[in-house]
Amino acid sequence: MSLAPDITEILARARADLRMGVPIVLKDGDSAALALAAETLDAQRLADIRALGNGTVLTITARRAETLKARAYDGDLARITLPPDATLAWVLGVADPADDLKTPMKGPLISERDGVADLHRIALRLTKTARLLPAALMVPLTDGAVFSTSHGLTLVDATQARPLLETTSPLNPVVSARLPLEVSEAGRLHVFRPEDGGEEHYAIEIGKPARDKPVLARLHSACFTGDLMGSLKCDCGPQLRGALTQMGAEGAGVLLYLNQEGRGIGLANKMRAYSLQDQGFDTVDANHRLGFEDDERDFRIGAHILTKMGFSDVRLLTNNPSKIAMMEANGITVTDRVPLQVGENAHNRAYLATKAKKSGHLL
Ligand SMILES: Nc1nc2c(ncn2[C@@H]2O[C@H](COP(=O)(O)OP(=O)(O)OP(=O)(O)O)[C@@H](O)[C@H]2O)c(=O)[nH]1
Ligand SMILES: [Zn+2]
Repeated sequence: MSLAPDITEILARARADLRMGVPIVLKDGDSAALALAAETLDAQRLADIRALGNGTVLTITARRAETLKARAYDGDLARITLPPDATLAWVLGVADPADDLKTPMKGPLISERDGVADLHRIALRLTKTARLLPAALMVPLTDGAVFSTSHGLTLVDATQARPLLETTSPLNPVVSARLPLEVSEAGRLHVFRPEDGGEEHYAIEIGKPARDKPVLARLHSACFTGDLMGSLKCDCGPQLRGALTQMGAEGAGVLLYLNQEGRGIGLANKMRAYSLQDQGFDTVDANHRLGFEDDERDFRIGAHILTKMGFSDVRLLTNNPSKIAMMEANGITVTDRVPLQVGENAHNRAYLATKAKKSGHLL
């Protein structure tokens, strides 16, 4: 019997450590590295890292590197040499685009060419899934296992971690209960919990939709600002209420409320993107400057929940063709696309136009 955490549990710990500013150790065979999230680094830990010796790099995504005019020799990421006099402000300035326009010259930034970036890739994946800025300070270690034990740090084995970081965590139903709604008294809320310790997702079932016929369905991604605060910067609130109203009128439907705030980058990063939008960048460029792809959501989650609930065919309320493609690729047949065009206003007109132009949204 072993009470030790398995790799899924170790990864959940590693994300929590990174969010708290605690270093983690990554190892792959004989190579190992200490990793810290740039966003949660403090001056003391930076000084401690310096004392460990040479070879420290700041790993950023190729998207962020492009903005900074740094070479991404590793394709999807760049390993930037930490200059000997680099301060905490320098690290944060490379990681966070907030002051890019005020201090455009951070360089010259020197990217590492030699060596492999496998551990760096895992570190970036962990910062992203911890909903932090995708940037990690990394120090090579000679013996990762010994170092992690002597400092009491979480040790992640890359070979075990990699397959988990590429797949969607299994989700399990936790509870469901009756929830009368304004749009229909026959509402029911189901809670699904992923096994990887990530955020829970919800399904609102309206009426008793037949499992052997296409169900009117919506995959709605969380938008705290639009869904709850009535933000005019997007169309999420009206889409959420419009979808529920349509399901209420038909007497049946299922709305998945997926906790993938900000197209999967988290609320803090979405607000960083909003600040960049106030500086003149559009929604896609803002994500790229932060180091993210346009859309970091995992729509496989939605397909898995529908399957768990017994649905295989949907009439999908969406304007986003990639949602349809992801459903089809994951075992859900989209028999119809039901357009959902509501809530355009003077503040979100440009945002909706960008989504149509750059992300292929249907008008
Ligand atoms: N990163 C980022 N996320 C945003 C921004 N504006 C809105 N969002 C998020 O975008 C998501 C919108 O979700 P959805 O409405 O489900 O998706 P969609 O891709 O627009 O597709 P449909 O609405 O189905 O047509 C939510 O998670 C919002 O929080 C933004 O400017 N930047
Ligand atoms: Zn929104």
